Amino acid sequence: TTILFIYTDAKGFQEKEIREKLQAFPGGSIDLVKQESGIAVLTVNNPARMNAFSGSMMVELEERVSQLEEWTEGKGLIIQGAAGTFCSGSDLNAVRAISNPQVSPQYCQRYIQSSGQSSTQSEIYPTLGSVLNVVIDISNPQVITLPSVVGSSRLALPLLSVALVEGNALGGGAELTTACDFRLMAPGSVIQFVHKHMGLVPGWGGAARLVRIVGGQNALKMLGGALKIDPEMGLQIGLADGVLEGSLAGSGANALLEAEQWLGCYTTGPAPVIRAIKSVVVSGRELPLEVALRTERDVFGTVWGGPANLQALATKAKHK
Ligand SMILES: CC[C@@H](C(=O)O)C(=O)SCCNC(=O)CCNC(=O)[C@H](O)C(C)(C)COP(=O)(O)OP(=O)(O)OC[C@H]1O[C@@H](n2cnc3c(N)ncnc32)[C@H](O)[C@@H]1OP(=O)(O)O
Repeated sequence: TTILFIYTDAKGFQEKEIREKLQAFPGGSIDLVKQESGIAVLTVNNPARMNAFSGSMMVELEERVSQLEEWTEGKGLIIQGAAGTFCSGSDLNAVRAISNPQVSPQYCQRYIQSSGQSSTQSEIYPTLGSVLNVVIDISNPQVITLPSVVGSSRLALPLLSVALVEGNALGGGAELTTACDFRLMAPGSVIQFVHKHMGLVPGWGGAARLVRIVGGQNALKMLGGALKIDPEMGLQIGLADGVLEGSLAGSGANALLEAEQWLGCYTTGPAPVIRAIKSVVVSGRELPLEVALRTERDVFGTVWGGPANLQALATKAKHK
């Protein structure tokens, strides 16, 4: 299965073992609603902790992404946080527990054994980071399965994805926003890579993706200054793709409606075509040119002569 592939592929970790370790830190949920419109909504739901990621939520995230991979009618994905705020990163209670072997000796001991790390506390924290990295990076909401004609390499979900940022996106939450194609910010919202204040750097792939989104100079400033990026600054540096209208924002339902309308501009049309668009853009961005060109030709072959193509030819369309 996909899950098995993910966990066994990553540093030899076994699925069951990793799941057990993460499940030792429960709380919250990751909720998925697939809609008839072809747009799914994924909600990071742990409001008592400002939607921080517990261990069990990591496991659920992977499961939801697998469900999205199998959703062939899907075109778009909105990732939001519950109760008007996005995500405050890792659950600090779990991080503290793992950073202190006295609190959770059994967990740490088993973890250290399986990861081959030594047992000093300073090595345990980054080791946790690498477990989270395995889950987030490989389950990242951009994970796509290219059409089988191209092979089975997984790059990103074949959905156009948006992070709907209300309230705060901090630490790992800021990293999560970079795993989406687009970011929409509500008035008053903040994206902040607080890693420096935690004595850290991003470890979930957030730095590498941030550089691609805003460029090296801006990424250095954001990480070096742990800058609070508001919607205006977000637009200026290209981190935000849009700012929600003040009149609609503030109520979760309205913000979501607005995000759906925004995303609908790009997902209107037949699913195979929208998914092909995502595939050619991601392969162009992520793969070496020669491979990307081959991929594009193959993806083209999946829509050429397809229903949407034939219908367009039959209607003698004018594009003005
Ligand atoms: C950077 C590394 C990265 C990783 O890779 O691991 C991480 O993500 S580490 C986590 C980084 N995030 C933080 O440090 C967030 C710290 N929290 C805050 O700054 C504030 O709580 C807030 C998010 C700005 C909200 O402030 P406010 O509106 O004033 O609410 P409260 O502070 O009262 O929070 C309510 C409640 O939520 C708990 N909370 C918030 N964030 C977390 C978290 N990341 N993990 C666990 N719990 C969290 C907070 O402690 C409050 O709980 P109670 O005190 O029990 O009410």
